[in-house]
Amino acid sequence: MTVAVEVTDLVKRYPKSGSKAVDGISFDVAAGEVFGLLGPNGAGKTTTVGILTTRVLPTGGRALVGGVDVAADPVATRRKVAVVPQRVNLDRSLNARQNLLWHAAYHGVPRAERNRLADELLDRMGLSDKRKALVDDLSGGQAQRLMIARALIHRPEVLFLDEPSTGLDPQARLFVHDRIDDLRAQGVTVVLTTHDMDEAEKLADRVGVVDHGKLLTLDTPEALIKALPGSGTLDATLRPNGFAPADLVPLLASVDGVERVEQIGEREPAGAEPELRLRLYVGGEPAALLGPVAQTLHEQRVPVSGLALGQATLEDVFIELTGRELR
Ligand SMILES: Nc1ncnc2c1ncn2[C@@H]1O[C@H](COP(=O)(O)OP(=O)(O)OP(=O)(O)O)[C@@H](O)[C@H]1O
Repeated sequence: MTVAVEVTDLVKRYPKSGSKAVDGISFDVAAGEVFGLLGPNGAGKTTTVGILTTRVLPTGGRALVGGVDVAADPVATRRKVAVVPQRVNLDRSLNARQNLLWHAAYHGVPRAERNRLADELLDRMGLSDKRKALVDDLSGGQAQRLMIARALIHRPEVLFLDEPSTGLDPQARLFVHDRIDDLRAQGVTVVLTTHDMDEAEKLADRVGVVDHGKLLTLDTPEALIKALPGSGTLDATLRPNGFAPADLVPLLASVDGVERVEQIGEREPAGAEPELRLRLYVGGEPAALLGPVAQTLHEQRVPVSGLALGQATLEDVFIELTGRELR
């Protein structure tokens, strides 16, 4: 395996800050891999990407991109990486195509090639008809696509995407996802940060979950889900019939084979009794628990309107590891 990114015991403490934004993170990204860094707000994802793209100086540890030490040789690193930041940082005095050309010139792409690449990338990103548009006249999704085009124009070895689809509408999000899939097919190494589980599960070959500057786990989405205690699920929709969720959760958790129970929804339809949705995480085969769960609820005269079998998701892994409290 060729290693594209190698991070060892990376630490970042911002001046005047009490805690470490990055606190001893280590991971490798293989060449051609789409690697996801998943974590809640403030977990340290942007700082990690900042270090790998030479915009933030590490306090300790080591990071190599394409074999180059990012802190020791930022100039060589910048030739190997490209970054699509969270916020639009296009040049507002230039039109879409000029943004690409300027960036290509900055990176030393020869003039003839610059023009050809700019047109090709505008086409690939669905922006041919916006080539002369000023940045302020682009929608959020168009600006995002232009930043991806700009990032690709100097043919980076590793593309860093910081929260690539935050704030995009579903069509624009899907378009960006398809382009990331294209990049994988072309063998470009992609490191993306996200707090969107679906995005991580769908796009990333492997996912590292970070929180409070530490890497909590790292594996393929499937393996992370499988390792979760209770990776099969049984969703029960019921009318509480006077029971509080705080009573029903332990009641169902006491059924043999149920590992834990979480409330996942509550509805109060107009004129009808409230409805509660509970998710049971199951170690073995969830179907085997349909009978016992229905029986337990029946004995307490709790009407059940639905029992659905399912699989845990990356979101369940994430909540299990990082908790429910807001950041
Ligand atoms: N320039 C800075 N100066 C001081 N503290 C900072 C700076 N940038 C980030 N931090 C702090 O470092 C921690 C990690 O922030 P970082 O932006 O890396 O997290 P993140 O996982 O990318 O979060 P988000 O998803 O909200 O962008 C946070 O506590 C943040 O407040």
